[in-house]
Amino acid sequence: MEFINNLLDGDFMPHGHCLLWRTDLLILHVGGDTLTFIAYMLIPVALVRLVKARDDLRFDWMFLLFAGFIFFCGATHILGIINVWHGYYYIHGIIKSMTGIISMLTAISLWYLLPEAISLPSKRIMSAKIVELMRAEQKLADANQHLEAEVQKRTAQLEKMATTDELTALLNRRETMRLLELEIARAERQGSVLSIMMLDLDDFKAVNDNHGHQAGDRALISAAESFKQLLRKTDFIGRVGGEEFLVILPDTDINNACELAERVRQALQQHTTDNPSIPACTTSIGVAECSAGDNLHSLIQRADETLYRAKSNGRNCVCLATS
Ligand SMILES: Nc1nc2c(ncn2[C@@H]2O[C@H](COP(=O)(O)OP(=O)(O)OP(=O)(O)O)[C@@H](O)[C@H]2O)c(=O)[nH]1
Repeated sequence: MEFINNLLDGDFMPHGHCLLWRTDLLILHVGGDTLTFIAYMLIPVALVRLVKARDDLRFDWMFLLFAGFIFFCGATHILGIINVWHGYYYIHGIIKSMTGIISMLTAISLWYLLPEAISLPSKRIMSAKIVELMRAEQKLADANQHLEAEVQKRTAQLEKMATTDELTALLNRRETMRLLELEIARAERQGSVLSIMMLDLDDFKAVNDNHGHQAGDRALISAAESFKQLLRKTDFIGRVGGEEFLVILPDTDINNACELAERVRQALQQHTTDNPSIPACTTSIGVAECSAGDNLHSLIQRADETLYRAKSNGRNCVCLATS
């Protein structure tokens, strides 16, 4: 109780009482303290706002401690003004003591944090790191782009490999059959004509036996080129067996297909005669036209049977399938 009475007793001789005798001194002291007080109250508010706004701030507790320290400093200044007229020395003393404690805490904490704060990277180092990171990022993006282009190239290569015959670069068997199935469906849907030619090189075993397997390969490549030259862009040709080829002729009836087959047969014979580096080769051809109700299997079978007939007729000739 006595402590409370002492606390609220403002009747001590005010320490700045003498200032009341000199207005200029009073203005200087009270004015200076007032400005300091206002500034000391605004600084903690700014610091608290900063800590609240930036959750990534390092040592945020230090900012708050500093805000408390400034606040108490401000409080001692306002008591300094009051005590010019009154003498609240107990309150002033308590506030000064608290300011002292929080000042010591702040000073100790500051020294404690100093090595860590000094070791924080400077703005210059951070800028250099950012530039380094951006370069690394750019390199990564370039590498990624290169990789994507490589993957696309490889995918295209694989797609080609999956559909192409390695030796002759014609369509392979699977792709040829897939396309034939599509063309049969298209012809049926559109009511258009479609013919196929089944070609088989004659006595090819003898070609290999007499000239060697590599010469046989050259003959196959050369035959493929010779066939291709006579076809339209809309026709398809694939190697469907060792020395067997299938030509798909959309929008072509059996008579036109037969004429073409005859030209193909003669062209191959001529081609191998004109090129002594290639073993002489002839081909037998079976031609069949797709009719209503045909499917891949039935059409191929008819062309195969016709080819067999051409072989039986002495080879190097064209036979037409009867539907
Ligand atoms: N060089 C080479 N020969 C192949 C290839 N594929 C198949 N052959 C050969 O082609 C020959 C086919 O022989 P056969 O099936 O007896 O037919 P053929 O000798 O042509 O007789 P016919 O078809 O009755 O006229 C075999 O000797 C196979 O080794 C190839 O990719 N390269």
